[in-house]
Amino acid sequence: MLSTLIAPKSLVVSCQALPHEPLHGSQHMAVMARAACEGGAKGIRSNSPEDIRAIRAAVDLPVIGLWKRDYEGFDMYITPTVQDAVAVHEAGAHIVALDATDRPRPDGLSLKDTIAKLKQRGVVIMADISTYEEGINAAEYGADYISTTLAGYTPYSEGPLPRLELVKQLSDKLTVPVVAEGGIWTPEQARQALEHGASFVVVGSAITRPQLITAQYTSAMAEARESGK
Ligand SMILES: CC(=O)N[C@H](C=O)[C@@H](O)[C@H](O)[C@H](O)COP(=O)(O)O
Repeated sequence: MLSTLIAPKSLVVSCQALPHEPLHGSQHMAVMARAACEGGAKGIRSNSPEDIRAIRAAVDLPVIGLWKRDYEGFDMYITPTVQDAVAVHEAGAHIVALDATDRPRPDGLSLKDTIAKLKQRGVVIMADISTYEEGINAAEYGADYISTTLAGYTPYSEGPLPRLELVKQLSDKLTVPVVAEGGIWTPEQARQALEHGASFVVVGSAITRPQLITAQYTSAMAEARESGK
């Protein structure tokens, strides 16, 4: 039977491709999810109701769903409104990930009210945060998971990834599970994330964005060519 919870200390693979990316399309994402499952992933992170439905049909793994949407005049793009979160939930996501920064939300609700409204509907929430304070606040408002997804992606949190120290600070302080996500590129970093207290680890680009994986090789080789070796 499918457990809708993510196994402790496991790997979740994020299978996402936006319209401008070569692998865009639910069929491709469903195949990626099957490959991740074969490799031992214990959950999938997926963008958009359409991809979530395709992935639910393809694999028997818990799905963390989100919906990247641009609202004019607003910076946040990960499941910005309550309505977006409900659509993700109704598409079959077991956990709904949303922007849990303090920035203005397009539906005018506070983060606290957003979480409260979704909890009333029985939605399990992953709070995507960029700083320690945001993690503490989201946990206080009732988020079920705190993920470092947005660290490095807000103007006030810029810096190198992955943010394993942030994982450690939050997991030392909170009882709610803390998830290491964002910029994890090697198995060694994923292992270190667990040592820093991560409840589980989400890896995306390093597994499912071949154009970025290819670029890591081509840029390393260009460096060698330029240094003449
Ligand atoms: C910042 C943002 O929009 N992150 C998105 C969140 O869903 C995805 O594009 C990332 O792939 C995901 O967080 C996993 O991270 P990484 O691909 O670095 O392993």
